[in-house]
Amino acid sequence: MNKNLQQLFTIAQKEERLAIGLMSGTSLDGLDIALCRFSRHGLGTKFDLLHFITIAYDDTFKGEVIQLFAKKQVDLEKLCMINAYIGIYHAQLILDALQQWNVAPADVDFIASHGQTIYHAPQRLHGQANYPNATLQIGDGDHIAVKTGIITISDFRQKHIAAGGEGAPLALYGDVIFGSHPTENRILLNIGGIANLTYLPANGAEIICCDTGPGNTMIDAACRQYFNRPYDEDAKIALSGQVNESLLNALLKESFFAQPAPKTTGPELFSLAYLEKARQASNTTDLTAEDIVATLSQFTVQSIVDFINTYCQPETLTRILISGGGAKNKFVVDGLTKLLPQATISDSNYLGVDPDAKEAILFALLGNEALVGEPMTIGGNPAVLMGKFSFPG
Ligand SMILES: Nc1ncnc2c1ncn2[C@@H]1O[C@H](COP(=O)(O)OP(=O)(O)OP(=O)(O)O)[C@@H](O)[C@H]1O
Ligand SMILES: CC(=O)N[C@H]1[C@@H]2OC[C@@H](O2)[C@@H](O)[C@@H]1O[C@H](C)C(=O)O
Repeated sequence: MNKNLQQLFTIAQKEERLAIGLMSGTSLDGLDIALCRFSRHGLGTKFDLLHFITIAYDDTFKGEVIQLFAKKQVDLEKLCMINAYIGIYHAQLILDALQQWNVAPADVDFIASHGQTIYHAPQRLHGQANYPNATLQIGDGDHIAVKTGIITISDFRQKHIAAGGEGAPLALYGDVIFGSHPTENRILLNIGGIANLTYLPANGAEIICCDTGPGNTMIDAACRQYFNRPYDEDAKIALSGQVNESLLNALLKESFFAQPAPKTTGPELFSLAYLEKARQASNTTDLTAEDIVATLSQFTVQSIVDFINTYCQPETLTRILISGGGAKNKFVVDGLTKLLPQATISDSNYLGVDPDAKEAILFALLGNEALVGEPMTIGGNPAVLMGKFSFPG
């Protein structure tokens, strides 16, 4: 028998598995690395987060990826090289983290790697009837496996698409495990580059997992453009500006918001070009940069609230648990609290899940499912195990 398959078989039969989950999100801020211990699977999953670190990307790397990220036309040679490069780079960051934590690579059973989303093209965005939903995550798993010596599971989103989904949000499968409650109607809200949420009703109503629109992506882009800063730290800029209602209304006039859930989107749509179009349409080209950042922050709040009011039986909502970098944006969190007074809003620490680590834990969990799980049927969502296996030798 192929020795790799023998090793997989052994790992799948273990009582406990040590896993590394990796997430590199649309904000391009760095690589999230979570070391977790898992036992069991599905709704019975038990996990402990043993270590977590975000290793910030250096500016040169970020600059290279930004040249390709969410762009319709790119240098194909660069894309080809960066696919391999990210695999090698992520592998090195994993080895550095393991050394820091004093954990031997040989003790880790598997790595579950999201990769770097470079382009997200559901049919609703590309609009070409003869092409399917599509998405591209790069940072090849074979490079990670060979360089670390650890079995690597990667490229989770393709199977979701093959089974009828849009390749996202995959948070659904983790959120049902982390957050379901017998009497509380909950929402697990992740505010990363794009915001997504999972609605977990206690009363047997349909579970919904969906992107709601921009999270931080447009706020970050405006901060880079007008303030030469990567993001609006502690919402200082937004809090010093005024929301412009005309621009806000123009930003909210996008067909994505009226389309039925579940749906996904990305910075391919919610970009500075999108902002520019809305400014032209609303005659707000003379706004101050602070007012623009305030309005974009309110855009994030309003699009999340509109979604909740449409799909999540808002009057019965008990609790909203936020994760992702947007949980640190005071303007956004205060805005949600004001517009959704019926729900208690806090972060995912309430569930024992570090809000910064949640997506990296999710991929570790999806890796655990790929090894020992069974497809989970949740409403009409694809019921499949996801991920491709790469072996060190
Ligand atoms: N102190 C802070 N104040 C305001 N915003 C913050 C703060 N810290 C982080 N953020 C925001 O969080 C972003 C990073 O969030 P996160 O790491 O969740 O994104 P991501 O994982 O790349 O996104 P996605 O979930 O879309 O893939 C930053 O770009 C910034 O906009
Ligand atoms: C294609 C892609 O990378 N989508 C990300 C992005 O970031 C947030 C939102 O858009 C979400 O749909 C998804 O990631 C999370 C981890 C998910 O699939 O649940």
